[in-house]
Amino acid sequence: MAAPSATAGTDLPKSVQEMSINGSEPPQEYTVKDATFGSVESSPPLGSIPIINISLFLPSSSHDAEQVENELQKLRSALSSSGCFQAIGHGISSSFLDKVRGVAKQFFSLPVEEKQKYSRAVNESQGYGNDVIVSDKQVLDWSYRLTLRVFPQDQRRLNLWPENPTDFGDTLHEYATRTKSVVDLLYKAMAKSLDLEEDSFSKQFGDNTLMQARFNFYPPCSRPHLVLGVKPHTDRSGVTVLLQDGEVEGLQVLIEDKWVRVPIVPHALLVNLGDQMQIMSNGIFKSPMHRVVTNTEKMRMSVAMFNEPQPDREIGPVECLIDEKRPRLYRNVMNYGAINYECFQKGKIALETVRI
Ligand SMILES: O=C(O)CCC(=O)C(=O)O
Ligand SMILES: [Fe+2]
Repeated sequence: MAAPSATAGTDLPKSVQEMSINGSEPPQEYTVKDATFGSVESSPPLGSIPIINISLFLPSSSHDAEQVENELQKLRSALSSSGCFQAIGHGISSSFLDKVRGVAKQFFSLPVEEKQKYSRAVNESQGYGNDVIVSDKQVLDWSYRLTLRVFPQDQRRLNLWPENPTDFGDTLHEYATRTKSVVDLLYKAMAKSLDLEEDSFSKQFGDNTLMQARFNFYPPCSRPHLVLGVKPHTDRSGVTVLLQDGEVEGLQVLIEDKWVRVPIVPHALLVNLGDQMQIMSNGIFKSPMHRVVTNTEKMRMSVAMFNEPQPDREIGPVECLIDEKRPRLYRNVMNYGAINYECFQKGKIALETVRI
């Protein structure tokens, strides 16, 4: 019987994990063919990604007003230039962050058959598997991942939540609850940094925001100059909170048209602005293009938490950020997630399609 071919909506016959273990030459579906966003370079310069102490944004009378103002300015400047920053002072202990990394690694080190119990079904976004194939032209990512919706809680697909390790579910629940508080705090601080009412962004998100967790695994690859762990993209979220691998680098961000490496700050959470906050801020804040490179030696992992507005909410640029000098850049949109997915299938950039 002929081997099944790679068609839209299905996985390639061989998993990235198998290919990595066998040291096989990556098939051409995985090799980067054009250099639209620059060639694959594993070691560009280290980026100077700002480090921001977000505990200063918590309501407290003991903060020094000048320090708070400074940190708000740093936030505004980071988000309007690189579009990302390293958050410290988030209140989540290093040991708990290690636990999150730990349960993820334990799950990924289970035998393939065990993990396949949680496989993502065709045309579904949640579950375990290789990169989702949506078009024949797509260059595939050298990764495997587990994607789970955590909030709203009644939308959890618990049959896809690993039972092994046994504390996976509780750990994910707690981590998502903590990161949700972090993003709620950030939406307020972002508004304040632009001299807006503090609920200007959060009220657009609604009370039932989506929180999606994605556990990314990047096994070693024999051709790091040709194959990416994740191709260049911007996140469709409002904000993404990324827990990087504690030891292995790989993430790169495009700043002023140049790729830079994102350093590992083990206790920090990398906050990436997503497309939907770029829309709401009328383009003042930037949703950065980023990618992940592979390496020949070491496995890398990361845990991305994507926070998005309720899909039935219309979002758009905050009125106070529109004036003669800065006319409205984006139309109001609903369910940007669906727009983004459709664009991805057609090879279009979603943000461009909602631009006026
Ligand atoms: O693994 C990383 O560092 C980044 C992953 C990422 O960009 C994503 O999951 O959207
Ligand atoms: Fe991303």
